[in-house]
Amino acid sequence: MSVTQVFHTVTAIRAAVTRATQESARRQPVVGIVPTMGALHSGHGALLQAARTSADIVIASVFVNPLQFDDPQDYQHYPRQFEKDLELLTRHGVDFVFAPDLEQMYPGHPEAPLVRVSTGELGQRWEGASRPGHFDGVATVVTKLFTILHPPAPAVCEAWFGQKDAEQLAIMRRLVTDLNLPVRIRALPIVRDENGLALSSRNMRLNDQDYDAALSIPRALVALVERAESGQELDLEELRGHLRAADGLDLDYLVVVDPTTLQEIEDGALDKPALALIAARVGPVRLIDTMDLRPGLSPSK
Ligand SMILES: Nc1ncnc2c1ncn2[C@@H]1O[C@H](COP(=O)(O)OP(=O)(O)OP(=O)(O)O)[C@@H](O)[C@H]1O
Ligand SMILES: CC(C)(CO)[C@@H](O)C(=O)[O-]
Ligand code: BAL
Repeated sequence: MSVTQVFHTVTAIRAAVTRATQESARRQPVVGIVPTMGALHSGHGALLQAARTSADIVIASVFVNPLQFDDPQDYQHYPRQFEKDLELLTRHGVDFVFAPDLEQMYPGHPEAPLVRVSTGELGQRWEGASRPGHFDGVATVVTKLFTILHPPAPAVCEAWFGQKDAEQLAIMRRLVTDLNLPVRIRALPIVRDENGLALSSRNMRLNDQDYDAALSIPRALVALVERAESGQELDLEELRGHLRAADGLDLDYLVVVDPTTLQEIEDGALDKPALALIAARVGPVRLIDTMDLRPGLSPSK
């Protein structure tokens, strides 16, 4: 397939996926799904490229999901640039783009669908504590996307997520396990800019001053990685103090957690998988980032 086709309705994308898998020359075609909220950058590009290499049919979704925003301002100002996104999706050889409106995703109840997926205590840690309902909103929309985009057997389905959203990734793994969703979760490392800042759609809302302040985020994580590598004390409290004193940055959390349970790991207990997670408000946006402190021990990609 070579032309990128765009679908706005559930009926049309389902028909296209069914047709494409039935017409595939492969006995068991692989369908690769890349869920996004649009405003695409090279981080999304890496996911699309990996999906293109691995799958026979690649589907990207573009949908800014109101259910995962606890802050109406954040939802309202979330960058939206569908025409530009379509250029990147086409360049990456995506077969189908699913870009539903609110009524397609949440028919009859666009603001508040009654039945949702609960992510329990896993969804209430760190990002989940600061953005109440966020991970239930993510799990609900992703479950719906998997249901809508899943190909008929014998085709198989995999979905690609970035490690930048480390808690989201852990929750996606639990989601498919706990609900027996027939989707393989695949993950890719964070794509960063030349100064180390993790690419994020919200970065386009940073001015020059905000951008400089935001660089303290990856720098703090690099300091932790260096301390972990050299066997030093992590001394998170010292780093937190440094970040709290930094101009233009409002630290929410800096913690070291188990990548599967997201439970905090005691300072210095680095004999098992360990991820540093950080979130901070910079200018008009909230940014998150993460680095692996025990790369050899982390869950498989
Ligand atoms: N820098 C990055 N490197 C790798 N994957 C990324 C990166 N940024 C986002 N992703 C992944 O892309 C997918 C879609 O994310 P999303 O559309 O929310 O973009 P985003 O840049 O994370 O935006 P924001 O954080 O501002 O919401 C997610 O799986 C996310 O983890
Ligand atoms: C997975 C996702 C597309 C669900 O809206 C979103 O949380 C994101 O972009 O990471
Ligand atoms: N990638 C995370 C989506 C969000 O911040 O809502």
